[in-house]
Amino acid sequence: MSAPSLPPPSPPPGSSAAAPPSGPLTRTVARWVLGPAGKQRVRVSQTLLSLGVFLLFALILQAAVLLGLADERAAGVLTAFSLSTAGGFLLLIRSGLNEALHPPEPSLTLAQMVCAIVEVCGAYAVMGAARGVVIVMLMVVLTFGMFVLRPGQARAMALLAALLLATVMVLGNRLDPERHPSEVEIVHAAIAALALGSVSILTIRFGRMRARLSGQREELRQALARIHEMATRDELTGLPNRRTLREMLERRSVDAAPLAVVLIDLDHFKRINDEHGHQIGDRALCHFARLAQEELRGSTDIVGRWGGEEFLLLLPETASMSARACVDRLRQRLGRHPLPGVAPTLALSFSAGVGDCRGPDDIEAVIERADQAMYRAKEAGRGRTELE
Ligand SMILES: Nc1nc2c(ncn2[C@@H]2O[C@H](COP(=O)(O)OP(=O)(O)OP(=O)(O)O)[C@@H](O)[C@H]2O)c(=O)[nH]1
Repeated sequence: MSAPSLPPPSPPPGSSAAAPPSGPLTRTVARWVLGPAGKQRVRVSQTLLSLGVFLLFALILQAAVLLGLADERAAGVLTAFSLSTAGGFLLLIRSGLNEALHPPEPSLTLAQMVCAIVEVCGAYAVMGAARGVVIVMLMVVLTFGMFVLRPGQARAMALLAALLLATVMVLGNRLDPERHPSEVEIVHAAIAALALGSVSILTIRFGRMRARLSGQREELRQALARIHEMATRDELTGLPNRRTLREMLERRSVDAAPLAVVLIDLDHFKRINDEHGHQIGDRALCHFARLAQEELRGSTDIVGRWGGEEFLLLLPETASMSARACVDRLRQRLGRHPLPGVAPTLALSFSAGVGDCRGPDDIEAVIERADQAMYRAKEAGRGRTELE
């Protein structure tokens, strides 16, 4: 039998991916629009936000057309590309295809940013005299990456934006120098370099901070798991400790009737310690713990260390007589497997008392009855099992 699994520690505070929205109606709407709570919901809401931004950007582009600043056809093509890519990403993520296709980055942030950078640089080409303000949009796009990108990826996105914008500026200047005079492009390039540089430095710093925080969260998770292990298991044998056994007994006493509670005490253990030393005594305890785990039914039965050289067995749906048969099988197994590596061979034996738990109100009493039965087994010569 393997050691029973203990309840896992709760996650550290603030580790949930997204806080649930308050109010039943808000929760229903959020579930319908954003999907079930978790990482995927955060991705959907981010993509929805970016769709909203590009929808407004499309409106501004159309306003520029109406004001005679932008070419109608080019602005139309750009708007169609911008909204179809943003909508496409939203569909991909909301439908869960982003996870089903197992891409290296399920939030698809890099892909979304590349599309957005292409769109914004395209807008710079078509926005005529108002194109300078488009540089602000590039900063918005890079800001989206703050929450997800690693420093190297943030650097790459800033570089891509700078190169693409520079290409559009040079091409505009070469192909249409009247609308794209060199002086204006140089000023725009300087402002773009300043803006993109500052945002990318902030994004990189933010990325490092996120990496540090996630490292600390992992350390905290591991520390909590260690604390949980120390609080619930016996350090020497790895079995559930007395506190955990009591909790398990309380839980199982509700619906596992008949529930047998067996108290086991290794015989003459002081003599083992005195004759062979404490180290061998410790090994004997671990040896017994392993044999007991192997003997019992893995899915339901529980063995734990009650303290010192005492062990407690919880045998759900087991009447006293069957419990005695189970304990006798364990005794035979112990007889067949003396503690190895000790000369002369060290044979272990134990005395056991079986109690029959009659429900949640009987917990203290059944332990007491099993204890008394175990003492009767000691008095009757040890190496035997007594029923309550
Ligand atoms: N090595 C080791 N010894 C332990 C541990 N816990 C308790 N003991 C020893 O177990 C011995 C129990 O001795 P007693 O209570 O006198 O009982 P006993 O010698 O087993 O005799 P009976 O129970 O009457 O058969 C003591 O010497 C304890 O020091 C432990 O974790 N490791």
